[in-house]
Amino acid sequence: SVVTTHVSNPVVPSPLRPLLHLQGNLSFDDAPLAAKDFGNIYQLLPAAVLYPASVSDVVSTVQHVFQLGPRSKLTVAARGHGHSLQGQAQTDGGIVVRMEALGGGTRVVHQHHGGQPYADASGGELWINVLVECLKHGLAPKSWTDYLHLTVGGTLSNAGISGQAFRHGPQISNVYQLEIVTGKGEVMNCSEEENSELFHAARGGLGQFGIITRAQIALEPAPEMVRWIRVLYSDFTSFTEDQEMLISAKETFDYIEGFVITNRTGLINNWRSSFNPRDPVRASQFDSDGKILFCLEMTKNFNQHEAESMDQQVEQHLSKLRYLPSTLFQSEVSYLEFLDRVHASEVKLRSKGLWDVPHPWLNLFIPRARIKDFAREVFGKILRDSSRGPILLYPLNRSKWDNRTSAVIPDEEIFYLVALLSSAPSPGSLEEALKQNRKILDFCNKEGIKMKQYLPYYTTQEEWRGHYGDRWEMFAHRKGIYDPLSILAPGQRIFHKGVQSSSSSRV
Ligand SMILES: Cc1cc2nc3c(=O)[nH]c(=O)nc-3n(C[C@H](O)[C@H](O)[C@H](O)COP(=O)(O)OP(=O)(O)OC[C@H]3O[C@@H](n4cnc5c(N)ncnc54)[C@H](O)[C@@H]3O)c2cc1C
Ligand SMILES: Cc1ccn(-c2ncnc3[nH]cnc23)c1
Repeated sequence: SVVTTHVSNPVVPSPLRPLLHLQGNLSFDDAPLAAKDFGNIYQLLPAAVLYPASVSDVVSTVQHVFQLGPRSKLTVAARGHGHSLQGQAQTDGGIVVRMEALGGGTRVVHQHHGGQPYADASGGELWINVLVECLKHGLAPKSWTDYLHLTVGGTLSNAGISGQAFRHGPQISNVYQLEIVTGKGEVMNCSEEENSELFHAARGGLGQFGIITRAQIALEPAPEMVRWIRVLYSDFTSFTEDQEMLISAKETFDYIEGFVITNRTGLINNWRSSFNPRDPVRASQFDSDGKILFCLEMTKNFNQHEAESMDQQVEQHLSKLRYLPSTLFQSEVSYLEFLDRVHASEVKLRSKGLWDVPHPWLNLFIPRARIKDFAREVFGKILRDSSRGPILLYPLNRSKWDNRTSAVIPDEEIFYLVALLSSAPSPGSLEEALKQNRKILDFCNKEGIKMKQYLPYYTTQEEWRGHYGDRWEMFAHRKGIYDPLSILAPGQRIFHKGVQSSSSSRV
């Protein structure tokens, strides 16, 4: 539930006075709560926090700011679950809209016009709640993120990727329709067929074109169980070639991800603790001669009555892989338990006071042709022996992405997500991690590795133009149509008032 505190100080900035009469609450005391995010690096204090009771509250707020005109300094930041890393859901002196207060929940609809089922969910709904509601109907979304305590609007504003994306594409490739409040305060339904320009702009649009208030999410039959498999490699080429074979095969696993283990301390303990004691197969002690290790993680979905055929398929798929023989680890869990797996890590880390710490994350899309050069330098040198947190490394199929959306990916048929999910709990560790991130980015630029940042963080418009490349004109043109005063999502710092911009009249 969202607890709001009423205005303790009767002095309300005059431009905000008209917003005191909305159905929902406009809080001034809660501003510090909205000046935080998962990154714990930036704290931008808003003037107020809106807990919208309805879409019309969101409309009234944006319309009001839009009508104040270009000389107003007010901006509006939609906040999902606030799990951005560098203040992307924050606003300095503006209004934060707490989308989780919107309500409206999730409703499963069994007959989309194509005969497919979908979930009609609030933009402020957490994916875990979408999943729980859909499972009641034996259904589930097709494409996920590794962690489900994120909102529908937040992940659709980025892309939403995990180990299912090789087959289904990112979450933004698995929505039929969006309801959006644009930067002019208009409510628009958009899809492939209706207001399609906004539909494409908003997906992966970093919140620049409108506030997603509802989404229709494609569903598929949900499996009861998952066979959860992990194997280790000491050879990077075998690791990546096997991953690429698996994401290209007709018959393959249902989830494919990879991890890099740069620091083997405690590996066996962590390794064993991540799988329950019922495992039929346990990795014996193995000697990886101190090399960096690579973990391939796969799953096979199945229903109880399919256990035998699933087992044969898994055996068949595994027989093609060149992992270290003694490192095969398997377990069986419910679909819900698998999908909510990172929440288990969250509970452990919270118990140790290691969750609410700075997170200097760096997420990169690396073209397949350069992944070896990248790995040699980054894992062999820059990050050697460091243990900052999970490092994901897995391939994606460009063909599953829709180039009409605002999402930015490398121009290569197969590209890798490399996610450095660092925590910096101790003083000095944040600076060290940021320095390493800088070194990695400088290495890519110096070596001409045409990487793209995922969950991008830039602070100048020149860098943003570089990020969008030849798609910048389209991006800026769309901004001019749907948010001409650059009111929305200032925390992304693309058209932020502090940045000179040729496309927005606010600066
Ligand atoms: C522990 C953890 C694990 C993660 N794992 C993955 C993963 O596996 N795959 C992946 O793809 N990402 C992952 N992420 C990144 C995550 O997708 C982004 O940080 C996402 O933005 C977080 O969602 P949120 O609801 O917290 O959004 P917020 O951080 O609140 O907002 C993100 C951006 O979207 C805007 N926004 C928020 N809601 C709306 C809306 N309704 N309409 C329009 N704009 C909106 C905000 O203004 C902001 O610019 C992970 C993050 C964390 C912290
Ligand atoms: C902060 C944190 C703790 C665990 N994680 C993760 N672990 C594994 N896969 C992930 N994917 C995204 N976050 C992940 C992230």
